[in-house]
Amino acid sequence: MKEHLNYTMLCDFYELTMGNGYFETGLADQICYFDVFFRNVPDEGGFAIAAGLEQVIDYVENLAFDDEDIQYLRGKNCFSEAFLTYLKDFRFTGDIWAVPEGTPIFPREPILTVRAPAIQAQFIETFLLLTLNHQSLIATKTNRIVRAAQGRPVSEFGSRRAQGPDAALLGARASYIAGCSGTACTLADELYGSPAGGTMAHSWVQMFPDELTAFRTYCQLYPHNATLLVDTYNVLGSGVPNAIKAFKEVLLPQGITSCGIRLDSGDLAYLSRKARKMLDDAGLTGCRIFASNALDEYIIRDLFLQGAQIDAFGVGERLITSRSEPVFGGVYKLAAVEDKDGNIIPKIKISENPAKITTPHFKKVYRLFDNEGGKAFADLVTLHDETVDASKPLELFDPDATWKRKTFTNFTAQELLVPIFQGGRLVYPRPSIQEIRAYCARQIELQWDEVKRFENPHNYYVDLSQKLWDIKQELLEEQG
Ligand SMILES: Nc1ncnc2c1ncn2[C@@H]1O[C@H](COP(=O)(O)OP(=O)(O)OP(=O)(O)O)[C@@H](O)[C@H]1O
Ligand SMILES: O=P(O)(O)OC[C@H]1O[C@H](OP(=O)(O)OP(=O)(O)O)[C@H](O)[C@@H]1O
Ligand SMILES: O=C(O)c1cccnc1
Repeated sequence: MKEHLNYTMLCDFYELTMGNGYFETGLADQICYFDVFFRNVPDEGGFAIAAGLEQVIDYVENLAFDDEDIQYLRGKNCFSEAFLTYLKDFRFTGDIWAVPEGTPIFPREPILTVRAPAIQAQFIETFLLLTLNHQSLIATKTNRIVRAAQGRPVSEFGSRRAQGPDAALLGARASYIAGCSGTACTLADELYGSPAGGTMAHSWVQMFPDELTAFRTYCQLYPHNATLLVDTYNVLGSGVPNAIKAFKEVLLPQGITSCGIRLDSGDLAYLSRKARKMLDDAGLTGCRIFASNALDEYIIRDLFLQGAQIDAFGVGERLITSRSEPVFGGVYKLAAVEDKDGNIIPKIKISENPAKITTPHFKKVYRLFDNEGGKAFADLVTLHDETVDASKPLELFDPDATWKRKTFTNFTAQELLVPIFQGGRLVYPRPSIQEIRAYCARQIELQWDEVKRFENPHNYYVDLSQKLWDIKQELLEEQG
């Protein structure tokens, strides 16, 4: 494995000052429950996609301070020697539950829960959030682009515009989970198995005395994988005619009919229609047309409305940076602590802004599917020891407008949070990236089209059980 896996020191400094404080005040071993959740779907979409758990697992498994780290921390002159000694043997010994990667997720429901001694549970905040936030952001954006492409392959082309190596590599990983067919990023394939591939740059065409020689040479070298970039000089005047010549001269005599051209500038709808006609007239019906150039879900959707004849897309900067909304606002909030006898004491965070009030306690999340048609219709957040009995009618209510109630029958309830670590031990059989990708596609199929539309999507219900709602109200009244 080439990756650098020990990110222990990639924490906000306050995790350490709080840790030292808990250590010095006897709170170190108090068991805490923290939830990761988010408040708004990027781009005002109907759902997000969870990604990044694999890197959370690697992080937790590799948590350890080395001598240099301890030496550095000593130099800050704010940590006790006893705490620094404690850090030498620091390991994660707690429990983690999380939704599997690729799961559609909704605001205000836990997507990961940590139960661990206070110092540990607090310490892992920064890395968990940065990882889940980044990959969920890119997965969510990618899936919009992939849906706009209506089944045509979308390749991730963004490494060169990514905000650093991790953004390129893990962005490529997240984009593959969310439906990209592959990536231009070679290391993302080597590390994570997102298939790498690509076409050619304008420089290849410029390097040769003329365009036809450049195309011919490429076809001779890669007869089974020749996608020629046709916009270096003049798409319809020279690019497409020269591509046709090269295909006919080099590929057809070998019986190869599958090939491609890439359009990377100009009016992609117009050019693709014209190019399609020229290719078909030349008998090259198996030649696919790729398009790239600052694409996103809106341009792709628009291209089809204009009758574009495009078979595949390369999408870079707007995907890898999630340009339209570059922040995924996942947060990490204390939901409960345990007393000496193991009783769970729920904790709430109050805010003037109702959206920022947390849901207390150790919780579970159930996704409810309609048995007729199989689509998901709501998520129900319950206390950790509640079970949803799908054989009985279930009354759901809007937690913000409790008079809005509806009773459901003939449904299936699926628990979303699955055990990842128990007592510090990994208990989750890590799925392969192909399994995660296939799971993601299946789960998105189970969402209603109304939740998936780009503009004004249906507001999917994330409800609280009556018991959980009551506890939240009690705490609100106590603290308010
Ligand atoms: N038919 C179309 N409808 C809507 N948007 C389009 C269409 N064709 C291309 N676009 C988009 O319009 C933008 C064009 O940008 P820009 O003007 O920089 O490109 P260009 O004209 O191809 O020039 P360059 O050669 O500098 O790339 C891109 O985002 C591209 O994806
Ligand atoms: O536009 P994106 O969605 O990021 O797709 C990737 C872009 O990267 C390459 O451009 P290059 O770096 O050669 O620069 P260019 O903008 O001049 O084409 C390629 O030709 C695409 O245009
Ligand atoms: O393979 C390609 O065509 C490619 C790769 C990265 C960026 N732009 C294009």
